[in-house]
Amino acid sequence: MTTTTIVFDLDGTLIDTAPDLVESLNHTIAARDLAPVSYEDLTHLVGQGARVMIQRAFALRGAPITDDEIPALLDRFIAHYEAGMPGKSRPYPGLIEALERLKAAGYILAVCTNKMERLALPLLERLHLTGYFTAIAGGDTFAFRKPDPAHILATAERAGGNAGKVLMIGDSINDILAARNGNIPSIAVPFGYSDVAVEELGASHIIGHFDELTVELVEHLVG
Ligand SMILES: O=C(O)COP(=O)(O)O
Ligand SMILES: [Mg+2]
Repeated sequence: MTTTTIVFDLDGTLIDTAPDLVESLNHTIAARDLAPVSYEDLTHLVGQGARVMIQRAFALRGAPITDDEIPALLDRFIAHYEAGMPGKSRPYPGLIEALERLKAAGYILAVCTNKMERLALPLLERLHLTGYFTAIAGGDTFAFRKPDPAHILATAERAGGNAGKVLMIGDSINDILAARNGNIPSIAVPFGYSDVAVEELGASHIIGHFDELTVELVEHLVG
């Protein structure tokens, strides 16, 4: 029997990173005297990596920004975010127990995030999560990223898994749309940073807590 690969999104799914993202983003846009954004705003800004998050924050404030101004702001964000890591970011309740349970059951575990690889890797490392995952792919690891299903499938392949037996778990439209576009079963979590109600994402299943992520559920969804 082929081993199932369970692919997790990072921000808002594995780890509650919002407080640090908001802080580093506000540090970044303060360089241009933009008013700070709130946690509520973040759900509309996050999802496509730091570069897009900065661009969206400028758009939110109605402030113009040209492409050649972005690298310096991105560097400012990265430096601040990296220096503070892991900051206030913590795994969601029940995550470690769920990862232990799924690993013990023999599943391959992987991370597919639109966060830059150079930020995703040390964050997982500093929270002692790296060892659970056979592959960790960022938004800049391949030439494509979520909602392109190729991002999920290439991550599963890199983990040694079979593209035909994958389960995606995420918090936002990028994750669930990527799964749907690739005919991949998915689980949505409501505790992350979706700008629409989690019921509207069209996931195969919704869990409210990682305690619900059981071997039985995985088998039921992937078969
Ligand atoms: O950092 C982002 O913009 C998105 O990250 P995620 O794909 O792990 O949710
Ligand atoms: Mg997410």
